[in-house]
Amino acid sequence: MSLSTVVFTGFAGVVLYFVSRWWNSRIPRGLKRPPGPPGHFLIGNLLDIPKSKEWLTFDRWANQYGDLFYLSMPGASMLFINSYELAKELFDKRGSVYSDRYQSTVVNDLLKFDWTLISAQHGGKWRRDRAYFHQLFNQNVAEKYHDVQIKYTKALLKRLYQTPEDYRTHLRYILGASILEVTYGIQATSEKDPLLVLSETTLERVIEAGIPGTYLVDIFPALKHIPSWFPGAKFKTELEQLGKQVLEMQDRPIEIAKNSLKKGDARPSAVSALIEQFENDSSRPDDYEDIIKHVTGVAYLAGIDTTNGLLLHFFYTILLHPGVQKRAQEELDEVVGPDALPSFKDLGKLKYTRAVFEELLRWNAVTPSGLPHVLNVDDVVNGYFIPKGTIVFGNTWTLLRSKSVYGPDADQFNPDRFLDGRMPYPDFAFGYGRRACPGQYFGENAVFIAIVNILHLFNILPFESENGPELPAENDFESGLALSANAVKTLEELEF
Ligand code: HEM
Repeated sequence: MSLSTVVFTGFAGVVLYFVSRWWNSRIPRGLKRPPGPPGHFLIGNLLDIPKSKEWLTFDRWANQYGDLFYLSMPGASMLFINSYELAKELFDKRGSVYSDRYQSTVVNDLLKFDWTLISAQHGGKWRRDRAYFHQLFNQNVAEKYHDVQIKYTKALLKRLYQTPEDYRTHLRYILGASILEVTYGIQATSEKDPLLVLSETTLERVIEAGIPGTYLVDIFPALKHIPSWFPGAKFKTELEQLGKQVLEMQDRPIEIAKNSLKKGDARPSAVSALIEQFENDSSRPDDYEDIIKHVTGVAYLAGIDTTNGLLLHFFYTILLHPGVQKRAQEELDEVVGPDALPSFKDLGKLKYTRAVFEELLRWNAVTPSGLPHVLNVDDVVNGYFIPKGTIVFGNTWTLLRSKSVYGPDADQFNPDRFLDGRMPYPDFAFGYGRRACPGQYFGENAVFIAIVNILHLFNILPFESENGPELPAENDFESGLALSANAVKTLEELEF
């Protein structure tokens, strides 16, 4: 770190000290701050959050502090909600004030990620983009995408059969390719497709850059004014380059889709549907081209890693529960029979396999700490003062393992709990209140149809080393697994 950065950081620390004293003095009389782990001088809880598996630490704090706990650090204060009822109360009933997003200096400002529905503040642009997004991906239109989802599920089965050891590559390819096709009408023919590579490499870096603490400028926003040539300001060049990649993610697929439309060889897609709708609408908004770009761009951005993550969790979970795998396969044999592949029309009859899917969402949520919301007014919760600007987390891991809701064995993976239809659907896996995932139905269909087909065709087994079967460590997606094609229905016998 250069001398100027050290001086600046020291100065910012003193400012923050006085800001935090001011903040504490503004807690109204009779109210208090929510409980939470004691912080350190100046930096608060900044160093208390582990860099990996942080949700396990959040779960421990939830057990220690109860329905709410609070963390503070320079530039941010965070509230975690650990009670099912309170999460419904705050995110649903008080949704008008609990639905903003944190405006990170790195992600929103320097990387120019502010165009996305995910990072937009609760308000005009967000509301409008979300309405268009909903029009494209709501529950009733999700059926429109069944053919594409079946096509890529079959591609997945073929690839798993040929090279099961590459299952991670295959999953990402088919989920990415199906999003590209329904969104832009683009057909990605291999996992090396430049648009798939672009999304994978860009998102990975954006997520890393967005973790508080990766870049000092997130904690001390004034650092963004340092010019790139200034000693110690290498972060500016790094972020500028990444920002270009983010823009490319927004622009490149839509250009390809528009060119195809011009040439007349475009496949039906979200882009073509929106273009047609706006062209026939004389009162269309002036910035309709931006709406098309942003609404479709966010599907490309938010739809791949989430569905991919859930399928990876499926492999890991089912590997640890061979009895569940066997029971689901028996149901599939009975409902679908040995000579066919499961289709969307079978899904309603697969009661046990559906329960496996719901239990998977609950037990191993893809975003165990959710995606934080921001409170946009001062509020009082259970007698505690929560200031405007607090970053609010639904503590998803803890909430979905709540014993008072899901029973005393909530820590266990047990699909039976969903069989009689009385347990609440684990919808917190898709987020909270007004910001809850608008791609849920598309995502559920993509993952569930893949799961039932994989279970019907393959046995998922632990990797065999010379020491015998090796089970992976928790959510360790790097370790191997083996897939053996189910003897009765080999892929060659099935029509593709
Ligand atoms: C199984 C797969 C998926 C899971 C588990 C999932 C989960 C989530 C979660 C936890 C959030 C944050 C909600 C909140 O802030 O409270 C979210 C937001 C979002 N998801 Fe998904 N998602 C999935 C699939 C998809 C797909 C396939 C798409 C697009 C086609 C999508 C589009 C979005 C968008 C646009 C948002 C931002 C909503 C907003 O901020 O208003 N998701 N998702």
